[in-house]
Amino acid sequence: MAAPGKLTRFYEFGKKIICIGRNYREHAAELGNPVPTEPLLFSKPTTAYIREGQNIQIPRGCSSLHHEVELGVVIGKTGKNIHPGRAMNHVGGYVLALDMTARDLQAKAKKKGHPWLIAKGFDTSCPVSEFIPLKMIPDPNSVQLWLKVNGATRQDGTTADMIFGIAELLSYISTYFTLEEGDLVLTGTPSGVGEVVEGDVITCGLGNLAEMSFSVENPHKRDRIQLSSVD
Ligand SMILES: CC(=O)CC(=O)C(=O)O
Ligand SMILES: [Mg+2]
Repeated sequence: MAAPGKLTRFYEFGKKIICIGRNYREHAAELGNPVPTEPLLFSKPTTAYIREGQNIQIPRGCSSLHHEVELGVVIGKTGKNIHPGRAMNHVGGYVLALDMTARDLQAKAKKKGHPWLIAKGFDTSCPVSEFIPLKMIPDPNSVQLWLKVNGATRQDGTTADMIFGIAELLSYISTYFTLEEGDLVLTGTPSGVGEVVEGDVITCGLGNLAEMSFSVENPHKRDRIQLSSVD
């Protein structure tokens, strides 16, 4: 059990981002992917972070940008080879996060057996909320995740449906990567992922504990206009 002081401590985050894929059965099924037998890991560069007030930018060459709402776990204590029974002691708090995904670029990469780095890690691909202290989420394995696009509900799930729980995930990750204070672990998305286009507004939340909104913009529209005027 964490010391009372620690429950209210605010952690700086903004270091490496480790993400979990296909951690919800219904989401794996909706994209026709197999259910993993061990956690599927990928990563985003720190340049992927944005906060409210900044826009999500559709990356160059992407014509199918998807939203994925996720619970983010902020690491509060550095650890390597963390035992699952002690893993929750390494949690400093939480954030609400979006794992924005260039789905068409991801599909192309998967077909070629290439990494997902561009599809998952482009600039602005990791919008995050303010830090949420531990005491606000006493049971992170049972919290509602919801997402609306222009006011219409797209995702409505619960972390209770995660295949691998938080302790198991942190333990698994830390056998390969030292988890450092300030790192962020995105724990996967429930079903209902879908496309957004320029001008859309994504609003998402963790029950009624946290809420955030981001607009989608296309910084490459000008490129397309210039290219077509050359044709
Ligand atoms: C298929 C995916 O893009 C995996 C992923 O990010 C997830 O949350 O699941
Ligand atoms: Mg995801």
